[in-house]
Amino acid sequence: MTSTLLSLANIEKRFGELRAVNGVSLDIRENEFFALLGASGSGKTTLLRMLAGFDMPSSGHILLDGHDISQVPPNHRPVNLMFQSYALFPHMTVAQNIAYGLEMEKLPRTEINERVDEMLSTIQLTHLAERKPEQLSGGQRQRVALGRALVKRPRLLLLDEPLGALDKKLRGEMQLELKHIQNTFGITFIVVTHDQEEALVMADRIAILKDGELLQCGSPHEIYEYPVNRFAADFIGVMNFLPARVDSGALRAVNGSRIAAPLPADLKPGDNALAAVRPERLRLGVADADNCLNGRISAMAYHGLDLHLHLETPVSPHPVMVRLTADAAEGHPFSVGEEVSVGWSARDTRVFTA
Ligand SMILES: Nc1ncnc2c1ncn2[C@@H]1O[C@H](COP(=O)(O)OP(=O)(O)OP(=O)(O)O)[C@@H](O)[C@H]1O
Repeated sequence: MTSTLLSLANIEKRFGELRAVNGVSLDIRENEFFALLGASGSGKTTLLRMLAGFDMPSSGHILLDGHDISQVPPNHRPVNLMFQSYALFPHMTVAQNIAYGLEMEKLPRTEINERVDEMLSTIQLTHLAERKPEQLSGGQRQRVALGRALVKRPRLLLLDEPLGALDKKLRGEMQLELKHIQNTFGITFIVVTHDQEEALVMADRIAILKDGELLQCGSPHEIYEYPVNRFAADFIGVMNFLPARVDSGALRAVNGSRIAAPLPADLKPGDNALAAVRPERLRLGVADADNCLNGRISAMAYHGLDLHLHLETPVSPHPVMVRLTADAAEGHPFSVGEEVSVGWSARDTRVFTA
């Protein structure tokens, strides 16, 4: 069991009337890759700035190894912040950029050289050590910024949208690389991102922020499989929502068909609800009476080998998304306009208040 490195206890940050961060409590573990995820304005950067020490909380406490660091200035925290813009020194080489922080600490030259060489090798830039930042690609610059932050061996590295400046393909590669580097160094990473896919790929745990409040915190699997409410379900991945009404022990869709699902205790017969099912949980041609819908294909597209179908159905005002693997779609020559039946299990159904 890994121990807690950082505890946020009821952190609040007010800017005048606005509560940019509102009563956030979180424990972040040693060696964890932690993502703060939320839409623009949800308070992610404000929270990160307080962890770095650039802003002080209006109330609440930040504990590192059990010691309150809420009022400790940035340069006295064992914490490093990597900005989205990287802010590399343009007149310095890659090696000089990486060495800079160690020189500020006035470490012996031999130790600086050793640590810089080791870092260049880890970030695979040894061959470009004498280049200037302007002679590097976006991905290489990003690695220099990471090397410069890691070479100081902080307990905690904070990264603000670290892959924000990269194109989609490079982002995908760098997500895995960042995770690999974090693993190699065993340093706790806290990454701010508004990209849910990125958070799901990289993080050990994710905290979803909404309007300054912590909505849910959990592993990517927990967050994807058991979203706490409709907002979280909609924010992460794609979710089909079917309007329904609570009947004794089950739900009825708007056309009267039965939806079997584990019901939250606070829903009573007669209440309006939403049944939610992920597109990859829908299966073709299930003729069970419960958890079944018929629809007309309004659009279809291949994503790699997966086939995505949009179905117009009587049970939802929005198209129902179905994601079929190549195996599941094999032998079905689908076409737009065709009628299909899909079903799903009660176990894969989440129910939220409407
Ligand atoms: N210095 C400030 N003064 C006043 N309001 C601020 C200040 N900094 C942030 N805010 C406000 O606090 C809220 C949260 O901002 P924050 O930058 O933390 O959001 P974010 O989730 O990081 O968004 P983004 O993804 O767009 O960077 C926003 O409404 C923002 O306008």
